[in-house]
Amino acid sequence: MNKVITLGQFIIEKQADFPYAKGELSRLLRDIGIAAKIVNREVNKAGLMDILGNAGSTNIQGESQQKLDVYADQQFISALKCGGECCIVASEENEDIIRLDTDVSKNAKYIVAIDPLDGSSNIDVNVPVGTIFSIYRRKTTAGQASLKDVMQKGTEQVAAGYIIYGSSTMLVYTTGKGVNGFTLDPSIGEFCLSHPDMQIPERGVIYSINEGNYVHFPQGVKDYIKYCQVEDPKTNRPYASRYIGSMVADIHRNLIKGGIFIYPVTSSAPNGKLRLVYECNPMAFLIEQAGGRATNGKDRILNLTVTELHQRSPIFIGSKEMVKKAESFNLLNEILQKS
Ligand SMILES: O=P(O)(O)OC[C@H]1O[C@](O)(COP(=O)(O)O)[C@@H](O)[C@@H]1O
Ligand SMILES: [Mg+2]
Ligand SMILES: [Mg+2]
Repeated sequence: MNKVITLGQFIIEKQADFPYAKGELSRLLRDIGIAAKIVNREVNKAGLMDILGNAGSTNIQGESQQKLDVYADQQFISALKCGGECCIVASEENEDIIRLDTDVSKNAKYIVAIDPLDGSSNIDVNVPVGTIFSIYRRKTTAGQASLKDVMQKGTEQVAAGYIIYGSSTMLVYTTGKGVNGFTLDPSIGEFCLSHPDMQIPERGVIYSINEGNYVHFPQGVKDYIKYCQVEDPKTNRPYASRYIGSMVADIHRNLIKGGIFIYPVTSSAPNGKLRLVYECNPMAFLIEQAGGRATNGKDRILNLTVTELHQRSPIFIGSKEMVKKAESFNLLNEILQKS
């Protein structure tokens, strides 16, 4: 029988990689794992409960919130609050940061940025959805932590990952020493190591982009899409176009099979659509740790300066050689240059 390594055991074993650490980060990751199981339970039976559909509210980005967006947001915040290792949560679903500086966590060192439910417009049709998280160490040492602690560059992340609620539920994360994936075994209720040391293939044959927006793309992105579609057996083209519409699911597939995921600037979204702090940065950290690459078309995602909590960024992320090839096109051109 194969030895089963649970997420909890793995985190404890990996604690040795950080001799200076006192176990807070491990506990924080454990808290995220607990909330993920609770959210997974609801996502799984969503069709049976009155939990599908619109919550009747909108978030700060003006997007309508699904009931499960609200539910997942509450679950992660409450797990982080109870755990006591996190002083601030920044969530897609909340305009401002949420302070958890209660008695129990007043010395908490960590900041969590989170997209509690990614791809939520897909919930009602049983398409995989996810959670994306990013963890930073707080910078301010005196007084309460503040927004400044959240607005750190992606290079400052100490851990990041995602949960995919799909045909199976997986938690995939990095602490800057490679990427490991854990599959939830429902019979024991534990995430178990199933994908150790994940590496994204250097090249793949998948490109993922919402081509419905084609006419609004910069010319360089249109040219790159044409490149993907041209017949060339030497480079395995034409590539296959695969787009789920849940960033987590699209990136998870490309991580395993190789590929490039793109959300560019468009004429209607001149800064792109995806959010830097809790979508692009955590995914960029994780994909780089798996040997891939992530750029906004000009600069490395992880080097971008964060000026706003809900700031958006274009993104080109995935297999290293595919992203490098895409960068040889003028991916931002006239749209960003005008803005
Ligand atoms: O429908 P579009 O414009 O292709 O956008 C899809 C993208 O938007 C997102 O759904 C945004 O995530 P949220 O559901 O967290 O708002 C990504 O997961 C996905 O990649
Ligand atoms: Mg999202
Ligand atoms: Mg979301």
